[in-house]
Amino acid sequence: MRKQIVAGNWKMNNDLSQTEALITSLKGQTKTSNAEVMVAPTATNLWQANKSLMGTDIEVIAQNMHFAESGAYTGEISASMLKSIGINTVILGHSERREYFNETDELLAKKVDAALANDMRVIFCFGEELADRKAGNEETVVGNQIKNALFHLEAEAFKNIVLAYEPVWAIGTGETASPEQAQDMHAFIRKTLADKYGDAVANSVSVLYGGSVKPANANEIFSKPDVDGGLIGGASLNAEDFYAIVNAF
Ligand SMILES: O=C(CO)COP(=O)(O)O
Repeated sequence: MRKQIVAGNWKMNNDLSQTEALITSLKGQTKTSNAEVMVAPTATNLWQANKSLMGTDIEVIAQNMHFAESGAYTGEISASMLKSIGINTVILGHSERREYFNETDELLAKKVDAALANDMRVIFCFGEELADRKAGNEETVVGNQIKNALFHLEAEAFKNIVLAYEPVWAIGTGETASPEQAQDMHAFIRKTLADKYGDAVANSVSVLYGGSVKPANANEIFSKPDVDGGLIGGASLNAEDFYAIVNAF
């Protein structure tokens, strides 16, 4: 049975007091599904958020990290630094990192290696742009993003990998992939994994969908057989909306 996961990516939103206010609202929510719940505050608030959510079933995760252990990388944060404050999961490869910070598949492969070497779990994001889909190239693009960043790994490593398909054209746009489009791509992702690592690995990896998931559409998307949860942006900034999505399984 694959894990169902709903993770809130708060992106560059919420200062410390806003983060604390959102956490207080989250603690007032009730979970009625079996989904694992995670939230990813901005780096400056990870330590406090982790303390504030200690003893709850909400895991605090990071939005990004550097591949090096330490050194002359001004402004960056390493896996061991995250681990040292109790952060055990990191989002890597988000399309905003790829677009605005020029993160390539090659760089992301190094980040994935560093996270896994530090016993961290990775939520690895990828997805096609609108032009790719219009040209009918979405599977090629997604297949290559997965292969280039992950296919050097041993099968064993996939115990600590969660995949997140986020079509770029659906992020923050209000436009969602239809449940059928999401299912088709998730099935393709699982086949891509199966071709390389076999069915057991392919069937054990959780594949999340991200891109304008809201309370109104979450249930239909999550009901698809190959969709194991969601990576939620905008709607995760409101505790009621986020838990309506968490409980949409
Ligand atoms: O990028 C996302 C999550 O990582 C999705 O963002 P939205 O839910 O705001 O479209």
